[in-house]
Amino acid sequence: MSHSLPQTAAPEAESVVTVRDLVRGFGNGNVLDGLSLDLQPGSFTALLGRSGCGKSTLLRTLAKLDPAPPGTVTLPDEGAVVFQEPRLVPWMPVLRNVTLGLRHSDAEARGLAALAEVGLSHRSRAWPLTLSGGEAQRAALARALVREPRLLLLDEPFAALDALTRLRMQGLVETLWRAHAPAILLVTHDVDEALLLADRALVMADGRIAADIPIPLARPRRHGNPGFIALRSRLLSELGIDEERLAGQEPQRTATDSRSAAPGVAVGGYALPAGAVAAPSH
Ligand SMILES: Nc1ncnc2c1ncn2[C@@H]1O[C@H](COP(=O)(O)OP(=O)(O)OP(=O)(O)O)[C@@H](O)[C@H]1O
Repeated sequence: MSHSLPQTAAPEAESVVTVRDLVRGFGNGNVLDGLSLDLQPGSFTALLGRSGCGKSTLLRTLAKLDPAPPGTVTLPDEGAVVFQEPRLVPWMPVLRNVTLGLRHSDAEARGLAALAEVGLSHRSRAWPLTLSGGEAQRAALARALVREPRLLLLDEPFAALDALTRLRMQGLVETLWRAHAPAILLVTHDVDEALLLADRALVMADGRIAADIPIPLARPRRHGNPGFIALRSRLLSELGIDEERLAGQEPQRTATDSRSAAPGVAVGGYALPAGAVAAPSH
């Protein structure tokens, strides 16, 4: 590839995840094309990029749901994933869903503790289909947490939630991250979500990490903070979004579907209006 943007470089010995020159394709060109990446223990990283650029493909590989060529990916044994939809087993009560596959003798106590952490103790015996969207995602988070993962992969976990629930869930994930310090990789279409939560933003393009942007903002973070605004401009520009055309336009969609109005990028839970996104240059 002619693209020679900096691939993330960090000392391998300290990394919880190491990816080197990963190539993945589906018969019609490569989706991942020599992608390299390091994630440090306890780090919080957001992964952004246009729709179809390969974010979920990368995540599935890191979740060991898709195979990787030998020697390209090093992962911890203890990993967990939360997807956009909660993927709970409908015929098992919530607690059973959370402890499913746990081999600890005190699995039930661990499951109850995880449910307490996500504020769902009172629903431990409920059937998944009786949960609200936010409750179901909290159960999915508890199921991930109970495994005490060193790596937590979040694939747009808030995308299907309403705006208020999304805000609460963002706060909950930040709290859980502080308490347990897993390395988190959060796939998101939402630039503001990345800036509110992560300490580093990776932008994918051409099958690689095209930009690696530190987010050194103090917490709790605020949208109006000058540092936030500057980083937002930088991220939008890396994503090929025309901020001036964006300014002053009304949001097109609610947070329940931030993907429909634009090719895969949103701000503050809203998809971008048509015309705000430059034509792809690659
Ligand atoms: N199992 C598969 N078989 C064939 N093509 C696939 C498969 N999985 C992914 N792709 C293709 O690979 C490309 C990248 O898909 P992927 O889901 O990783 O993108 P994404 O960046 O996560 O997209 P989005 O932001 O819309 O979720 C797409 O063109 C998709 O159609």
